[in-house]
Amino acid sequence: MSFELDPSFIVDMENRPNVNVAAIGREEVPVIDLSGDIERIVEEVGNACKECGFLQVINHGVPLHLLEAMKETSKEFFDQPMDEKKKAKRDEVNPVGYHDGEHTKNVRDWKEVYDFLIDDSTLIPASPDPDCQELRTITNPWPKNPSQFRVVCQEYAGEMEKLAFKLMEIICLSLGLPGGRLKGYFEEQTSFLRINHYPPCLFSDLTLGCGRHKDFDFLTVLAQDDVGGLEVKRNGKWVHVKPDPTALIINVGDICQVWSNERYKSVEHRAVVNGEKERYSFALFLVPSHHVMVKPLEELVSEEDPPKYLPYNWGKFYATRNRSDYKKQNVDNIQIHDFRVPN
Ligand SMILES: O=C(O)CCC(=O)C(=O)O
Ligand SMILES: [Fe+2]
Repeated sequence: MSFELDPSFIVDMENRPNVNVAAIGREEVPVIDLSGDIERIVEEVGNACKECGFLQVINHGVPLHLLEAMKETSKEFFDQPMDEKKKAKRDEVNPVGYHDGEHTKNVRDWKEVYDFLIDDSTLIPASPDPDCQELRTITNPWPKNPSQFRVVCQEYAGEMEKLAFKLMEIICLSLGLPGGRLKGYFEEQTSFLRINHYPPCLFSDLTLGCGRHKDFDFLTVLAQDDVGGLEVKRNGKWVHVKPDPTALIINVGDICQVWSNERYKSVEHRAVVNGEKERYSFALFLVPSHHVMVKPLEELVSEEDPPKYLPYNWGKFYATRNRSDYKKQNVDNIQIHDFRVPN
């Protein structure tokens, strides 16, 4: 066994996990009860999106036994030999499936993932080239083992999707829009679910399971197991989100930031690894149809508050991102900042 760390995993000094990060619970990332009076819920969700970009929801309607089943089947999948996992692997053509070489900000993450699309076959642009009109269909490379993997994943994803759309409605209401304002953009959604597996790491002070980043979606619904590791940037500090088995974590993504013309902003977060324990988390990324041009919503711009972003094509953005996830590159990945109108 080797006790050396591949240098591609080493995070630069200023971004290393700080062992003294404050463990915080309910006070810092607001917890919102999704049962009860809708006006209260809308107000609380709106405030949390505005002030924190992150929130936790309880009484969310996703049966807890499904979460347990997801953990079990995921563990069975990732515990298999690499050869077996690679049979369901992502490649240059197919951006979903098993993958263990992800880089965030050009540093390799200490994790392996399995990504699957919510809609089993999904249309995306064939190339990131803006002049190419060609589309292609991507499908999930489901592994044969464990045998119940696909069924469990799809049942779980179905529940998560329902919750994500419900939250989208609440967010619309909180912005003074009709609840269904955005639904049409998701008719051919490219949403996907990511199973994150973070093995224990002897060098947990030098590496990150998932480097600091903002999510590029509209919103994310994240479930984490009881190990803990998620950290959210608040007022310039990294704060630890204490695992709560009854809560799901929601965060605003970049597309929500653009649509809302920055009324709500996506917030940086990361995952630290544990020296002894492996950790699982499950993230649903809610993203629109490939052809949607993302830009500040007309209702939310005015002469005093002009659009802060130029329109961008979601599918092309996604295709560009996927291309650059593969290897360490010396350039920054495409980001919404590239479309920001200067102040
Ligand atoms: O595992 C976590 O807690 C965070 C994962 C995450 O941020 C992501 O997959 O985008
Ligand atoms: Fe994330």
